[in-house]
Amino acid sequence: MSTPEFPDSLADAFADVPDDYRSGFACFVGRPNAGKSTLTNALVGTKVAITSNRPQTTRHSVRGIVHRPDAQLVLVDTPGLHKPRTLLGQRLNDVVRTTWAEVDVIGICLPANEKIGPGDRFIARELAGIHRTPKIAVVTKTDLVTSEALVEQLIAVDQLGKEVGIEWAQIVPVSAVADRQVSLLADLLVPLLPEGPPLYPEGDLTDEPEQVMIAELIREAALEGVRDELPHSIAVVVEEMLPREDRPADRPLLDIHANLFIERTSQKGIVIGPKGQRLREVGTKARKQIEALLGTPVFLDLHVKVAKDWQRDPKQLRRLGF
Ligand SMILES: Nc1nc2c(ncn2[C@@H]2O[C@H](COP(=O)(O)OP(=O)(O)OP(=O)(O)O)[C@@H](O)[C@H]2O)c(=O)[nH]1
Repeated sequence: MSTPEFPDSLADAFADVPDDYRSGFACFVGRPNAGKSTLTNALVGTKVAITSNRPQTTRHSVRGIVHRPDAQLVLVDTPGLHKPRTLLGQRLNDVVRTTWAEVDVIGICLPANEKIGPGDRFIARELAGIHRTPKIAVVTKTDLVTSEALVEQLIAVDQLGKEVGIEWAQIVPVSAVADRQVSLLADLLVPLLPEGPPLYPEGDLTDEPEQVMIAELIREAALEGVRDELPHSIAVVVEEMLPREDRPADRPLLDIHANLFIERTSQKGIVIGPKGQRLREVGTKARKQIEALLGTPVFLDLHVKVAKDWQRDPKQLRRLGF
């Protein structure tokens, strides 16, 4: 019988940890499109959260893990908090609040290129109610504004804190896209974490189950083709992942069967495209990303199904993993 490997490798991984090592959880909040996912990716250095220029594309609490010699920072990427109009909207908001109560530090993302608005105030007020957790204001997308405009925004952020009763632990301007001050942000987050050993083995970038990440990659690719027609009507479920039988050991192939759900039959044509061309492109794009994620060749079998009005139906939501 073989002994389990996990405890050994874990002990190895933790052997060199200094006494003042810190570890803990941080999450970024902010209105849809504020740049939370992009920032998470930039900090972790690998694509784990899903970004798109449509609001509300982050459904799952994807964690990215930043490994440093002095600390381990686990990032929880939450969906945007917004006015719930559907059952899905309500569940998303619940996920956000639960996350806030559990983390060691919260970063509120405020885009440099947009005036602070009612959406930001709403989130800041909600945040002010979470007393014990330190809060950092992150001014995102600084590459899009002049330095004068940035200074004005920093002042506005300071005032926002005073207005809602939050004392910002820091106000940090960053650009995830231009890689400006991203590592400084990590440097400022780390001292706010409690002292303690690493929470995850070195090398782990996320503990999100593979199937969920794969489903998100497919959904992202699918959204890209049909951005304006179907912003929020797509859900993806990976039904099965199996290594193809009868393959030589040096040429493995992983079969992935996934269903792409839409809300109405009329949306089918949009997703599939003329002669199935769009769906093929979605499949190719998603397959490449999945192969990069898993490091193995993949055969992606993608089917489009109608789950009528899934956003409003509790049973369907459960089936689709919400
Ligand atoms: N120029 C520039 N664009 C950025 C930056 N960060 C994010 N963006 C863009 O802003 C858009 C939204 O970014 P996301 O990271 O998906 O935003 P989010 O806050 O996670 O959005 P939701 O998932 O909707 O809550 C995308 O088109 C990004 O490419 C940045 O530093 N500079």
